[in-house]
Amino acid sequence: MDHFELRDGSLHAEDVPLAAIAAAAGTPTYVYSTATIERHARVFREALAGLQDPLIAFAVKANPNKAVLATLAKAGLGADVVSGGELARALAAGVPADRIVFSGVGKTADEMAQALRAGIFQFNLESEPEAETLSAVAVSLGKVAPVAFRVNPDVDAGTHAKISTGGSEDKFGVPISRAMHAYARAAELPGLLIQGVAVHIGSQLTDLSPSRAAFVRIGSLIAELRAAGHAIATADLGGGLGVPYDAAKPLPPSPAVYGEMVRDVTAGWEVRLVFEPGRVIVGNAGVLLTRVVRVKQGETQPFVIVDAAMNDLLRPSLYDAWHEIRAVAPTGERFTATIVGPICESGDTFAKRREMDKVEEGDLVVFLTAGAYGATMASTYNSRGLTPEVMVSGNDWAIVRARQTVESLISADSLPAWLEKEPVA
Ligand SMILES: Cc1ncc(COP(=O)(O)O)c(C=O)c1O
Ligand SMILES: N[C@@H](CCCC[NH3+])C(=O)O
Repeated sequence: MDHFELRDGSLHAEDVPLAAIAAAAGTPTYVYSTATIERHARVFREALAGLQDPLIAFAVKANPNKAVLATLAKAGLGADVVSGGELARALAAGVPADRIVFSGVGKTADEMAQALRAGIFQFNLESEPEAETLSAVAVSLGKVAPVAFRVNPDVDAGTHAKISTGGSEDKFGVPISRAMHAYARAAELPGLLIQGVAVHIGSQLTDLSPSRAAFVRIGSLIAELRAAGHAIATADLGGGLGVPYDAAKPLPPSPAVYGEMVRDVTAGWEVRLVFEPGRVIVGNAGVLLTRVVRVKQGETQPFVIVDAAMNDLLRPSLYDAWHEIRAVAPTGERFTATIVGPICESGDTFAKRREMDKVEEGDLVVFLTAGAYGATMASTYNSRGLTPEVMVSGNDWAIVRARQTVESLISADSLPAWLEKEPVA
């Protein structure tokens, strides 16, 4: 967390005190560091040195904020999108269409048309029926869709079950046993141009051996496909590289080690490689800044109640995920407490019996490593507004998404005519 550091006793984002951001933008709020995002993009690119013109397509789902995407577009990254909404965001942020790949099992005909009109680099098809639909849409628009099949290699990624994607019980991709059949069928479809293969086995990967095993299978498949007459020019190796959340756990492999493995496995493939990193680019580039509403003593432990909740940062309740918790102005005293939000669910718990900086009512606290799958997974549950997002660059900062207030949510509701007519007595 090099760009979120203690200076003169208080945590800063780059050169800006987090306390100043809280005072101006309120809490809870997400805070992103431009320098960290740029550094991660650079480190990932450097890790791939020696590969032939790799396309690094940032997984937009990890953080779709327009300012984040624009920062990455400036750094030369493309985008991996999984919906028409993400495609629109990537284009609006200045990502060139020819650096965009479109993944996802449920692309609709409308989304396909949107992507064909934009002229994206590649559709990663996840089934044969999807190939049929895309071909029909492309023909109706007088276009040819550049495609790869996302292949499900049936490997256990060794990560949390909810974010594993490459096993035969997962909904993703075409089973590798059916791949030759899918390609043969796609080659007959007039609206498709087969250009590659794709694979993505899961997220927060902390061991590279499942990825290596998957890539080895993809290498064999490429040879088989070429032998069957398919021109394979691209191989999309997906994303998934993990980041450190819990300092007590072993460090995940670095991008450099990942790059080394990729160079080794893909030697001789003669393809343009595509990568879809999300978390590793933005995870450590963001924090969730929140304020202690009160501390209450339970039967067995103190509860620290903060003004952020599971609707703002879902990862702990959904995946039992660990986020490091720090006081913005630590006193040096420590205590063990359970940190919770105000939502009426026991699952609204960020950490149980965590040893942490001692905090009191009114203190500011941050959840670290919240730049990926944080704001993007927020909801308005319990009629809480959507948390704003702030971006810092040096000593400058800006609100890059305004708080969505409860008033705006209420005004989006409307009463049906039968309720409008009869006022409540
Ligand atoms: C198709 C695809 N690509 C890329 C990613 C990005 O993953 P990560 O943020 O773990 O790098 C995901 C999420 O797991 C995904 O589903
Ligand atoms: N939302 C997940 C990652 C999902 C990856 C998407 N394929 C997380 O926070 O860890």
